[in-house]
Amino acid sequence: MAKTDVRVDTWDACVDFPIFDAKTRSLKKAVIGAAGGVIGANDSRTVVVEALRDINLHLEHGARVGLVGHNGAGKSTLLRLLSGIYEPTRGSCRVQGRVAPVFDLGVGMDPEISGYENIIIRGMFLGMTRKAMEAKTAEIAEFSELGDYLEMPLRTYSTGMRVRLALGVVTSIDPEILILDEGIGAVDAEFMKKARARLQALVERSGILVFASHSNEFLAQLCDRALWIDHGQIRKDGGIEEVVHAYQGEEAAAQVRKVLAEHDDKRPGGRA
Ligand SMILES: Nc1ncnc2c1ncn2[C@@H]1O[C@H](COP(=O)(O)OP(=O)(O)OP(=O)(O)O)[C@@H](O)[C@H]1O
Repeated sequence: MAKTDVRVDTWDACVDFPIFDAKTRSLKKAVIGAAGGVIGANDSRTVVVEALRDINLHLEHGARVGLVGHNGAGKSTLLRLLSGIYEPTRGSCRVQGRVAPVFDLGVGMDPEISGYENIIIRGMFLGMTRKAMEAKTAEIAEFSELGDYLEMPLRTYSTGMRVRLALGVVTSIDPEILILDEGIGAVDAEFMKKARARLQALVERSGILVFASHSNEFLAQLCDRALWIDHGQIRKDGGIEEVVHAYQGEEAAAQVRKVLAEHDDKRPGGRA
């Protein structure tokens, strides 16, 4: 697909979750808590969680968008909507381009087959062809430093070894639209240092990135724009520093500025 054709659009998109085993009688009308989406009831008196409400989002090739917001704000639901896992209950959502959803590093891995075979399968799960993955196998093997273990079934790996393999695969793909949930940040620090450079390169060759995280440092490294999601709605859309400032205040914004400045220094033509 041509770069200009890769895009994501939503028009007044809403996602409701009906909860059939909850009682409406004990609910106050449209409850808003500190965490979670708005809880209400629909016309047939079924309890519904309004996870997303009236989302209007228009992203083009080159967009690097971070999602911030409280627990249960709707960030993961938005990522799932953009990945085609959820349909909007009302409104619409159109995604043009090959989507690579990375919610859980381990998803799509089979414990009974070897590391090598898992590289191919997981890559195909993320939209790559078998041939493209075969061409990347040697490089992924080198990055993961798993040596002969790659011939062994995945069930013989420790958790950290699985993460190495999964990160190797995820960072080797060429997605048009990359949807990242924050789980990816939770790996051992030493290995993550090495993985971050690959993650940054992955983001740079992706057409569009949407990344949900509670780590401002990580967000500032990968994104230049942010959306503050609050009880299912977009409360603010703007530069990452501006949005983090509105959401968490000056101290958090200062941390973002610091990361952005360090990042600038490392770019070709940067100050360092
Ligand atoms: N499968 C589901 N069934 C019912 N309610 C759901 C489901 N998934 C999410 N929700 C509700 O939708 C709302 C948004 O949840 P979501 O997981 O999108 O939040 P989040 O911003 O990703 O939160 P966190 O930062 O805690 O991961 C919450 O109120 C949650 O309870």
